Amino acid sequence: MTKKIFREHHLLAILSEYENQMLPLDRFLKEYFRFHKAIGSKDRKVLCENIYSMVRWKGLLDYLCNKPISWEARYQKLIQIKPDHFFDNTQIPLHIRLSFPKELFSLIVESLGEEKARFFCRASNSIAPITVRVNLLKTSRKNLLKTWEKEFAATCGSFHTAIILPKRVNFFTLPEFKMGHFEVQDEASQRLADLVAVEPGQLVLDFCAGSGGKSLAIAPKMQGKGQLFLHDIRKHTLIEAKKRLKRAGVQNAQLLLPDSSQKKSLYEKFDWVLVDAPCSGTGTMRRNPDMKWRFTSKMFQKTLEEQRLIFKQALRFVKPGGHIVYMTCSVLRLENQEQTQYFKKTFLLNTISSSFSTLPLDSKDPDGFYGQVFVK
Ligand SMILES: C[S@@+](CC[C@H](N)C(=O)[O-])C[C@H]1O[C@@H](n2cnc3c(N)ncnc32)[C@H](O)[C@@H]1O
Repeated sequence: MTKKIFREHHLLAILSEYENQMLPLDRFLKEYFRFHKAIGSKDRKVLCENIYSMVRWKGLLDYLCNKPISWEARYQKLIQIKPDHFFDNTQIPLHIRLSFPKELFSLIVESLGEEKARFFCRASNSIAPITVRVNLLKTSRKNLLKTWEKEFAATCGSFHTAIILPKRVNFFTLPEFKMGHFEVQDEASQRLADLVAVEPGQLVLDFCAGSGGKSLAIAPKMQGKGQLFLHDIRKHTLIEAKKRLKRAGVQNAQLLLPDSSQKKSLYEKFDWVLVDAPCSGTGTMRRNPDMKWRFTSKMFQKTLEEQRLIFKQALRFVKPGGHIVYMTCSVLRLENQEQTQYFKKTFLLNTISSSFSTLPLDSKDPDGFYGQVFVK
């Protein structure tokens, strides 16, 4: 079998299998490669590039393909065309030119206006920048840059812990990774975590901690003093967070499991509570293009309700005068500004300073995030 046939075979096998299961694309690919050891690192790289491209452009490809549509037909079409060439073709509905589902595109336009929505969707179909966060508990940006400047042509990002790499590197095999000197994290996500203006000695609760991305970014500010609690409804993500905290040398963190009997005793105890809420993920669709095809209005409504419920539960843990920070990786008004208004009105909270928001309008821009700090 030639390399080309080998790769095409796996490309089509992956896409057909992916379509018939529920895992997100990145996790599905990880599993697939785990079971197909014959696929080497170069093949994996080429396969991932092509698969992500196919998924990004699925909406436009489906429009251009004859029916019945198959992944093979989409692939043949993708290698014949340049998707950018269709942007100005007004014969094709705008959401199809931008390869977005109609319902989601309408929400994006409603949130950003049509002009920005066009740029945003184009940026969301590009490859995201590769950014890491330096772990100041273990090293400095200067040191890490010195190691990486020549080898990877790494440069400084505009945030003080960010380093940008011009191309993908297998980070997880690097000695600096094993020593906990950095984590892969978008620059806007690093800035967002910085909204938590914690001081050493204070108590922080990361209520939707997942595998600990925000906690890891906040921990160095605490200088090992005070306590950082990580909570989530998914226990297995907390186990992953624990490994990352250990690698990063964070010693003042502990897990708060969802069924812990300790919970009630922690009400009104925290100086800072973070609610990095589950959301549409519209701000990070460059990294997870499959999310846009899984979007449904019904699920979106459920997410909005969930965000309100989670915020209410998390608020119980904030001490009087303490802060709660609401965060999303969404660019949609309903999940961001509207929720902020709802929280202010319902729980009689004040916001401190204006909200934080980023919006990728170009491929080099950081991801789209939103954050608002409230005082109880
Ligand atoms: C956006 S992710 C968090 C990402 C994480 N903070 C990070 O920086 O890597 C949202 C998280 O909310 C969690 N979640 C969903 N419903 C929840 C609930 N009712 N209480 C606490 N966490 C919840 C999910 O399991 C998920 O890990």
